[in-house]
Amino acid sequence: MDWFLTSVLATLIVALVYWLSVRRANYWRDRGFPHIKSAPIIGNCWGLLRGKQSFNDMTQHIYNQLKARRLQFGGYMQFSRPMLMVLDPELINSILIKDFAHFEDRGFAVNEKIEPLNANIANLSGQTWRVLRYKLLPTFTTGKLKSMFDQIVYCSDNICDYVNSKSEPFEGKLTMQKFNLNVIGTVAFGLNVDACREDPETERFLKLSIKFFSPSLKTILKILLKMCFPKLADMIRMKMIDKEVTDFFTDLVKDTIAQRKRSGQKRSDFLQLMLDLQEKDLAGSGSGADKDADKGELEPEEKEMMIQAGQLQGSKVTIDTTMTESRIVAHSFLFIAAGSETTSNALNFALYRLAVEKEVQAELHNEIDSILDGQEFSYYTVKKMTYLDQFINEVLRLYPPGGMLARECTKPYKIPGSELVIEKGVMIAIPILGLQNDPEYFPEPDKFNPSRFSSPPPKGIFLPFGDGPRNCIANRLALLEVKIFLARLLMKYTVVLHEKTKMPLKMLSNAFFATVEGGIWLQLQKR
Ligand code: HEM
Repeated sequence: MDWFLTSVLATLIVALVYWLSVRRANYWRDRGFPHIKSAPIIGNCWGLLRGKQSFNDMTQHIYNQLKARRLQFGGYMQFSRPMLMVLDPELINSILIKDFAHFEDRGFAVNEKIEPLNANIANLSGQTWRVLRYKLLPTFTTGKLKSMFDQIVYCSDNICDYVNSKSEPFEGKLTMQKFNLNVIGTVAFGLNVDACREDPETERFLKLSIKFFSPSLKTILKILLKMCFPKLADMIRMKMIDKEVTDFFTDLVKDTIAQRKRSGQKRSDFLQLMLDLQEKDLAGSGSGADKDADKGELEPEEKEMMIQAGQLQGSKVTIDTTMTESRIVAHSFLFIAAGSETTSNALNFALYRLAVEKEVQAELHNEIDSILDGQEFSYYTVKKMTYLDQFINEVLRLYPPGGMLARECTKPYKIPGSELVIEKGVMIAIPILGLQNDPEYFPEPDKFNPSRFSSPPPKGIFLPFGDGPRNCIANRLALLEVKIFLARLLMKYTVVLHEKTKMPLKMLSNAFFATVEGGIWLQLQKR
């Protein structure tokens, strides 16, 4: 083929790709949806690609544009993937809860053959996810949480003593990552971890457990590529998790399983639950949330969990959902990685707010002192600390670890009260950060005011843990962990900000989760 023919062909291919992307960019206009104009190929991701906007900035920017037009929902493009941002709390509720059957998936296709470690509960879809979620719910019943209480207290005291024993200031995020690794390692896997130990093996464990979510534009682009062009990602056999992390966690979990099997030791933790499921699956007897739930009076949150479990039951299972060893490794990795980033982020910002909101800290000291006056520190006394609950909610309102919830439309959905139909495959974006900072729902949103949570907010506007059957499976454990840590800390100490913290706080633009440039530096003072 001569050069002339080659150039004509190349020009035609480029023109065809461009024409297809222009057509794609008009996706929302062609279907009559309100939308934000987007560019061919890159959609509305230009700021993100240039490293000028973080993922949260991008969604906030879209929220502000749609809100200014008083829209209940509006379309935009994440590269060539149509996204529908929903702003109306009632429609949000329908999508997350009432009409969940149309929006079960998170739109993050995983290929178990290419990357087994990524085939975890957060990324799985359809029936595989439903069966698994139902099987794993028993990990978080009240009985299980109570059995974890003393271990979380131990880890909290341990980290406070560690920080106090050093005379230098400490960086909040890393310290809270260490704390979280101790908690999850202990309560979920029965590992004897002490992430504060300064030996190379422990430092490697900590480094690898936080590596997946460490700030990098490369990680964000990989996530977007996987969401927007899943087939291309599979074709190039793109892996989300790097080899060192994969090998480390695979060996760690497999060794722990082998040790348990050798010793015949049974524990009441997440790993044991999965091993029991594996045993039942292999024996062909299955399992379910109802059979394994603790008996006795259910707490309100637990009741909701069981209702959700009911929603997950039903259809005949036609696929292989056996709890294989490789799946146990995948779910274990997720618990360590996802739990670490989210909880440590929440705690880091909680410490920061304690340090800058002196009156709030004093009120918390008072509440904790008066409840514990002559009383034992227990699951029940912690439950009575209602101002502490409000404080945590206010932290999660301003700094939700995830700024947006994602759902994929799995069955066409006619939007109630309109003629518009959301097509299968469209991604739904629920803007947690936008809603939680909206003055219509939270007057003076920049003001730190825990009392605004003295009564529960209406549904659909406060969503730090998501909502509905696909919400954060560990939300009760996470809240318990955060609450115990803060209560144990405040019983003995006052938190103060160190001058090393660069004020005003500036967020990194290349991080998936809100990450402060230079970190938050703090000190503890004995009360
Ligand atoms: C303050 C701490 C935490 C926050 C704010 C948080 C937040 C979230 C959010 C927003 C989601 C998505 C929910 C949705 O799409 O509706 C999620 C899902 C999830 N979280 Fe958390 N999380 C926290 C701690 C944890 C911990 C400690 C673990 C594990 C030990 C965990 C495990 C998971 C899992 C497995 C999912 C996926 C559930 C599914 O798809 O069925 N999270 N979390």
